[in-house]
Amino acid sequence: MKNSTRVFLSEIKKAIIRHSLIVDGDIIGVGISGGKDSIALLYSLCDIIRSAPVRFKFIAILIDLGWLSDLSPIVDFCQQKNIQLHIEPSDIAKIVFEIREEKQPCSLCAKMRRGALHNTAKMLGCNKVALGHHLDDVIETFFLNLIYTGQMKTFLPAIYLDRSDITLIRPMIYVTEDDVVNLVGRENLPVVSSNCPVDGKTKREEIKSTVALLASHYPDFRSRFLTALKRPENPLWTDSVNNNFIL
Ligand SMILES: Nc1ncnc2c1ncn2[C@@H]1O[C@H](COP(=O)(O)OP(=O)(O)OP(=O)(O)O)[C@@H](O)[C@H]1O
Repeated sequence: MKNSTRVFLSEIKKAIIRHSLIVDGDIIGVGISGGKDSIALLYSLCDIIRSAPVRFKFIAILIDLGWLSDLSPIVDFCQQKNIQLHIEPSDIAKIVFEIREEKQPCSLCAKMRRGALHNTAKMLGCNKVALGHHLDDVIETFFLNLIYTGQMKTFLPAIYLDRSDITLIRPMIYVTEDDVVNLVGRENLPVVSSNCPVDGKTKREEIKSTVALLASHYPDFRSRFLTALKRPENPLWTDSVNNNFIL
C-alpha cells in the first residue's frame, strides 16, 4: 500500500477513535451514491475492519434515484472486495422532477433520499449509517448555514436520530476533498457518473468556490478550520456522540 493511502486511512481511524464512531457490535450501512466520496469511505472501511480492535460489520447501501448511468463498476468492486451490497430501487427522481416539478429540487430529493437510506438501513438490521462527508463538506455546510440561515452550525461527526433510531457517522471529516480525489485516482476506485439535471448548479457549488478562494489566499485555511472545530471549548463538535451540544 502506498504511503499516502496509509496517511489517508490513519486520518479516518483518528476520527473514528476520537469521536467513538464505531463500537463493538455495530452494524453499519454505508451510504453509497456512486460518487467519489462514498466509494472512498467504503474502501477505507474495508481496510480498517481488518485490524480494528472492535468487531463490527458493514453493508453498502445504494438508493437508486434513477439517474446513475451504469451501476456495474460498483457491483464489481463490492464483489471483488467481498462486500455485501444492497441496491434499493426508488422513484425519487421521478417524483421530484416529473410529478412535483420542484423549482428547488435538491432539498426534497435529499430529504427523500435520507429517509430511504435510513429505512433501508433499519430494514437490513443496521444501527448506524456512515456517510461520505469530508472536511470540505463540513466547512461548506458551516458557511451555507451562516450565510443563508444565520446559524453557526455544521455536520456533527456522529448524531443519533431519535425518529429513525439510527446513528449517523461521518468517518471522513478529517480528510479534504483533494485527499479523496487523490485516493480515488491512486487506488483506481470506481465512480459512476450521474445524470442529475442540477449537478454543479447548486448553492453548495457556489460556496465551494468561495472556500477554494479563501484556501488559495490562506493555504492553512482548512486545517485551521478543523483545529478550531476540535478545540475542547468549541461547542460545535465537542462530545457530539452524546449529543451534549445540540446544534
Ligand atoms: N443514492 C444514495 N444512496 C445511498 N447513500 C447516498 C446516496 N446519495 C448520497 N448518499 C450518502 O450521503 C452522502 C452525502 O451525499 P451527497 O449527495 O452530499 O454526496 P457527495 O458529498 O457528493 O458524496 P459522493 O461523492 O459519495 O456522491 C454520500 O457521501 C453518501 O454516503
